[in-house]
Amino acid sequence: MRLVGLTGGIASGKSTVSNLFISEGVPVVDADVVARDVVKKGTGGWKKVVKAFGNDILLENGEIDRARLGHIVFTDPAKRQLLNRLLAPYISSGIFWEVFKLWIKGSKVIILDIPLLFETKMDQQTSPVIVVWVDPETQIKRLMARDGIPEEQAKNKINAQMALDQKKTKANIVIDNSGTIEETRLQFQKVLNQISRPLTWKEYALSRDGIFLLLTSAVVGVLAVRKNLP
Ligand SMILES: CC(C)(COP(=O)(O)OP(=O)(O)OC[C@H]1O[C@@H](n2cnc3c(N)ncnc32)[C@H](O)[C@@H]1O)[C@@H](O)C(=O)NCCC(=O)NCCS
Ligand SMILES: Nc1ncnc2c1ncn2[C@@H]1O[C@H](COP(=O)(O)OP(=O)(O)OP(=O)(O)O)[C@@H](O)[C@H]1O
Repeated sequence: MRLVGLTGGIASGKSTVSNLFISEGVPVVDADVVARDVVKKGTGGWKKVVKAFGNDILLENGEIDRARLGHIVFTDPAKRQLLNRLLAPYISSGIFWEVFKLWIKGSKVIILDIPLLFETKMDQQTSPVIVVWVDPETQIKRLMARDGIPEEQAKNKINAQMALDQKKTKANIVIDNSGTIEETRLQFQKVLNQISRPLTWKEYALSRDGIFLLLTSAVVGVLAVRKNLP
């Protein structure tokens, strides 16, 4: 099994690239979706967050007011670290289960779309790592337009993550998403070919079929030895 890391900066275009993978039939585990699920009303993550941040961050229906919590954590690094610390175990086990479900289905190449891939050191479990890069002016413009927020708020969100240029230096593959979607799609096609190359022996051994083959060979080997025993 090949676990491909996909990361970048906020609004650099990870979801745009993820959607291209999905449209080609390559499964994607989206850490933002997992992070939303683990704080749904009544879950363990929800309880931890409410205990730490108080009832003020709740909407009338009891769900977390994401805009409000976002405003708190994107302006206060200590509160952000606290939220990250509280949710990290839930998010990593959520990602693990999503990967496990795909492994059971027999998926051989899985994309892990994780905004904080390097910050959480999850890049150590993925290879190759793709960074979706965008130039700083375009990033801030797209973020302000998408979230409908002023420049200062957009800057706070960008500064809450490792610098995108630093992420670029850690990448195995860089997709420059500063241009048009069509330009990104062209780069994507090359990346798709790269990540679809045949699995290495190690990757194959970790896939469902590889494990099945190893187990079958072991059983056949043991039976053959027992049959030949006097
Ligand atoms: C702060 C929250 C409530 C804001 O919710 P909101 O719906 O407005 O944003 P959303 O979840 O869609 O995230 C948008 C983007 O913000 C960035 N981001 C989210 N959390 C963080 C964080 N803790 N630190 C830095 N950047 C972050 C990511 O690039 C993400 O793609 C939410 O992002 C959250 O609960 N974050 C903590 C969980 C986390 O670490 N998520 C990232 C998954 S690795
Ligand atoms: N090449 C492009 N040209 C024009 N707009 C783009 C391009 N790529 C992405 N966008 C737009 O920029 C915004 C951010 O893109 P996207 O949501 O894919 O980023 P992201 O990295 O997934 O963001 P987040 O970190 O918040 O999850 C979206 O509104 C998207 O439609």
